[in-house]
Amino acid sequence: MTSPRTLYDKIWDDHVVDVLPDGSSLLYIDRHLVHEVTSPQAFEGLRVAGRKVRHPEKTLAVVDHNVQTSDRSQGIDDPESRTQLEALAENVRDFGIEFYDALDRRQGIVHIIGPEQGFTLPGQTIVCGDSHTSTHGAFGALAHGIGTSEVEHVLATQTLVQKKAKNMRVTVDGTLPPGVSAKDIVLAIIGEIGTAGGTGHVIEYAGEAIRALSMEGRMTICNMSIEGGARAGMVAPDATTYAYVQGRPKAPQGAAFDRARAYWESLVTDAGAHFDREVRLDAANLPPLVSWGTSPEDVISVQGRVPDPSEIADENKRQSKEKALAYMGLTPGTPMTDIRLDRVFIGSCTNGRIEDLRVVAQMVEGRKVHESVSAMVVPGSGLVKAQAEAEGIDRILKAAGFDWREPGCSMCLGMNADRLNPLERCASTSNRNFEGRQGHRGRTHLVSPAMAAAAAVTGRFVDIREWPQA
Ligand SMILES: CC(C)[C@H](C(=O)O)[C@@H](O)C(=O)O
Repeated sequence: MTSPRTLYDKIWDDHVVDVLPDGSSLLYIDRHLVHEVTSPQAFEGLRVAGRKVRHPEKTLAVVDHNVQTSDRSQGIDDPESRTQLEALAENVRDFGIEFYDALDRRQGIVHIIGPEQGFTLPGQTIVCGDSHTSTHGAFGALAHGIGTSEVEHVLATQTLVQKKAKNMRVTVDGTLPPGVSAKDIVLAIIGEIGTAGGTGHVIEYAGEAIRALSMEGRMTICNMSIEGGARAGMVAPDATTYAYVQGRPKAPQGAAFDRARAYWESLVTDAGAHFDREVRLDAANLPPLVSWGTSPEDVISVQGRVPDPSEIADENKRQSKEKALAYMGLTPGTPMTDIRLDRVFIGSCTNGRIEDLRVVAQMVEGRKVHESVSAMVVPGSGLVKAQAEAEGIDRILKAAGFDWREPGCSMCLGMNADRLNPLERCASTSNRNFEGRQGHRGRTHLVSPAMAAAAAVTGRFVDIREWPQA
């Protein structure tokens, strides 16, 4: 009898091509997503070596980090960004890879378009030269970021050398209170385990609160696994997953779907399987969270106060948190609800999906963006944008004074024209609050879409559990 296995063990075992002398394995890769930032040298390497892409049909390319989110019918203004976009266009042409360019309506953030197209499926190994590839684990796939030399390896061979990680399970019991969302769950997890807490592990998210989430919510959680130090995060597929996948352009259809589903249903952790680390959280106790520092672990309840680093015993940690507060321009003891915002950014591979935009529209309908705030909404993909427009979400947001943009990574990171000015303070639905992440000396507070929407209207953080219904 085989010993009980985790979901991660099962997907791993199903993809091992060979075990190498040093104990690492050669894994078969089912899906390879490519964007403009981490692929140019990889394609160049293939050219130099005279190699082809082994499986162009298992590779999908899109531009996202460098695209402008204003009108792009006249091309991209910034010369550096233009060079990156043109390089990818040339590479996909030369190597015969399917590509969504800046004008394609399917274009969007790589981690949003994969699921949307049904390119991302349960049970797969999925890689991309991007740390937030962990997003795709929401489908019960083993998905993680790789470096550019690995991108070249996967392009050339459709395989990747990997060492198996340890198993970690994060169980979120109970029911989320109104106003508290998947983003708060994942911020709470990172706040609890720290940014190194998942190092060397693949996290499986389980429990009633995870099961109750939509695919969008599960993607938000898996997306930020990397911020908790884990390479990958995953949720076992279930009826919610199959309903999302069925009928998508690249998903198996008809009898092939039924056969695939029969296999997917086996992708659950067996009773008694071993986890190297277990963490438990109760969803019912979670408040809306706000980050106060320059690391995603620096989170506190919206009802809390800016923490006082002088209370930290460890000197290195104390100094680093003092530095974070100085960077953020915050004084210990300040109520989080006294913090005033200059900018609001709603979007990114963490929270740029239709469900996120629906929540924002619902919060701000009939209200106005605060006079001291400039707020932008950047749909995660052209299809998210089209769906939002079909539902009238764009009209609600524009009437409230939001800037409604074209899809891309936008102000999640300063790789395009959307940036904070020095010292500007931003409520952001993105995933990283590192120094300079959203622009030189910009100050980022990570929050959920609902919290960002309320901050846009009031100009400060508010406890959305008390938000009056329109
Ligand atoms: C550009 C890319 C290498 C980077 C990553 O891998 O994370 C980016 O997507 C980010 O979010 O910082």
